[in-house]
Amino acid sequence: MPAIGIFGANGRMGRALVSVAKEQQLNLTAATVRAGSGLLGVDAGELAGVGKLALPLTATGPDSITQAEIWVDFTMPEAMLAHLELAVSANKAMVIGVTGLTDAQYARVQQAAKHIPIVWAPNMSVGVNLLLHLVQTAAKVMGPSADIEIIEAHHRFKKDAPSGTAMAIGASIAKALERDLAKVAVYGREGITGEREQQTIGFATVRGGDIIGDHTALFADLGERLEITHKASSRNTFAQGALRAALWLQNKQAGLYSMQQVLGLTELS
Ligand SMILES: NC(=O)C1=CN([C@@H]2O[C@H](COP(=O)(O)OP(=O)(O)OC[C@H]3O[C@@H](n4cnc5c(N)ncnc54)[C@H](OP(=O)(O)O)[C@@H]3O)[C@@H](O)[C@H]2O)C=CC1
Ligand SMILES: O=C(O)C1=N[C@H](C(=O)O)C[C@H](O)C1
Repeated sequence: MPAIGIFGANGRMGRALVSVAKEQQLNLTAATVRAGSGLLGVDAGELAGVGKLALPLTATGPDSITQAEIWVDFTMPEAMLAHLELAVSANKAMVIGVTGLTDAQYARVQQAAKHIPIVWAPNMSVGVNLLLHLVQTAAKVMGPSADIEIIEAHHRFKKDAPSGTAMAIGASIAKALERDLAKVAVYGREGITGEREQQTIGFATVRGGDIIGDHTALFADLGERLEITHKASSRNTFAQGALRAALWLQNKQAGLYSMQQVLGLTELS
């Protein structure tokens, strides 16, 4: 079983990853926090609320990177890019779930994937990855005349908007309809907006409380509407997907892989 490491083990997703890794009896050999953190030396299992794992949190850096073969990263864009540099220098594989990347930051992930195997996906759940296919069918059938809106809701702590998943849903729909998302996306509305332009794809963002992650693709026509919704009820769902990706990456060649590939869903469209 490959040795798995977790960057940002104190984050919401970091703790879910430790918890699921324990539940699945995976070979978790490293869990890191930023250098200088007050949590250094604390047991990763105790921090995650799943009991002692005899795995003290270490500082992210050139020493800790050697402690695992495949690293899972749900931190923030800048931190993730620093982790990526460490992984490339030490020739380690990475599973990346970080969202809110700029085009330039995503290009750096693509560049790193020339040297190491990487899975990057804005959503690691089975349901959302299936939804990315379902919306393409809906778009092909209803899209030419329906108005398309993507609505997402997340917890109050989320830092990026729209969610990475909402952007992926928009990209899937735009691809099915041969529209350029950069040209047709509308992010929120205010004031005298005028009537809706038919070709546009709208995005609406809700932030509140402890909502883990809800996404709806709405196809609204005159007389009927179709809504395709996914609701995550536990972060463990994302963690299970990420750890499945980590196991899948073992012995893979350098390259940028998707969750669709990990889940074997590429044949669906
Ligand atoms: N692909 C998917 O399926 C999913 C993706 N996500 C994405 O994962 C990311 C993390 O989400 P979440 O766990 O809720 O976030 P949290 O804020 O709970 O955790 C973020 C982690 O990143 C660390 N971090 C942040 N900035 C830095 C930095 N500059 N240097 C070092 N470490 C840093 C934090 O450490 P510290 O506490 O020390 O600041 C913390 O461990 C987001 O981009 C989110 O959208 C979330 C869920 C599912
Ligand atoms: O920040 C989160 O929490 C989540 N982020 C991801 C996103 O931006 O799509 C995935 C999930 O919905 C939870």
